[in-house]
Amino acid sequence: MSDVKEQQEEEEEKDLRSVLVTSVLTLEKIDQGLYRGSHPWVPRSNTLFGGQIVGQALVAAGLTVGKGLHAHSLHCYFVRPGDPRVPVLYQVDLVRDGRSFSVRSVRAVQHGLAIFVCQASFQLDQPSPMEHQCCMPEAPLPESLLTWAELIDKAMRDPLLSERHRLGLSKILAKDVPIEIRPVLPIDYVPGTPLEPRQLFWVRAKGHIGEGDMNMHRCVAAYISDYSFVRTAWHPHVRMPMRSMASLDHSLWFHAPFRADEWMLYECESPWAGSSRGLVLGRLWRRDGTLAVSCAQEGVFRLRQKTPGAVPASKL
Ligand SMILES: CCC(=O)SCCNC(=O)CCNC(=O)[C@H](O)C(C)(C)COP(=O)(O)OP(=O)(O)OC[C@H]1O[C@@H](n2cnc3c(N)ncnc32)[C@H](O)[C@@H]1OP(=O)(O)O
Repeated sequence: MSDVKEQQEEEEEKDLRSVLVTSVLTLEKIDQGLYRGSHPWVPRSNTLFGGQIVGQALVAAGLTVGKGLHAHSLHCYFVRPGDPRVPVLYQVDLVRDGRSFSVRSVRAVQHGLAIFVCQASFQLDQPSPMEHQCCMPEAPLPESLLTWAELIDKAMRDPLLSERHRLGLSKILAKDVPIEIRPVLPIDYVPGTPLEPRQLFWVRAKGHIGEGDMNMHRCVAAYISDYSFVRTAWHPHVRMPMRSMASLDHSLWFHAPFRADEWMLYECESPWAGSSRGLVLGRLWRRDGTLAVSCAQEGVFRLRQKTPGAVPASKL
């Protein structure tokens, strides 16, 4: 094969590779247990996306464990908003290496201050006949559903949509998020329409990740799992004037191998909100019905002004 053709093929392959792997979750090694991460995509809030910090922290922790160990859980706190103008440093503390488990503590730092702390645990593969799992909810196949972008495009063609909402939707469409979403339940594309505190959507990384490293699929899932997750708790309360919402913590448990570049069903439910906080629980399902990841997150929701007591979701 000619050099030009080989180079062309390499370039095409690079284009098809998920940007999550080629840039977002590629860290620069500064020193032993010290890594630097950059941010190719920044949300409209102009603070760093929580999922990116979780994913990068898990990459950093994973770079310090032995071969054959896979992340099985992590527990994180977001303690300061991330600054998109400077990179994030990840300092990994090798807490313990046992025969089966290795535990790491990661501190993400900007301007000399912690913006995020996390504990992650890794385990050697240890199959066991003690197995059970709950059932995947029924959902139409992703191929039969419209993408988030197509749904928004359809909503924008509604002549009754106000200009303000149309502008909001065009901003959502312009976001170049490195993940693909196909909602199963109705989405809140008309702002101000209260919904059940539930979301169900198919999700996968844009581009190819490949068989390769199982830990990388987990880091990508960590990134994906924070996308739109905390909003689930806000769904019934969208008529309240919100000043800010941010995720406070994030926990993940990895149960079974999966590919984050293949469709997974994300089931999100908020069982509770109160005291300016909302709890969201989630499950990422492989399309064959295997429970791949369990997720939990609490967010802080600050209202613009004092409002009468929250309306229970059941009354909306
Ligand atoms: C899609 C979801 C995501 O990915 S969100 C991204 C990931 N999460 C984050 O970036 C959150 C990072 N963490 C934080 O910012 C802090 O820990 C938060 C959650 C804000 C809690 O901080 P807190 O202890 O209140 O800190 P602080 O005193 O510095 O205040 C921060 C801003 O909140 C305000 N605040 C504080 N208390 C109240 C209150 N009782 N009522 C109303 N507002 C309050 C402060 O005034 C301050 O506001 P401002 O930033 O100055 O505008």
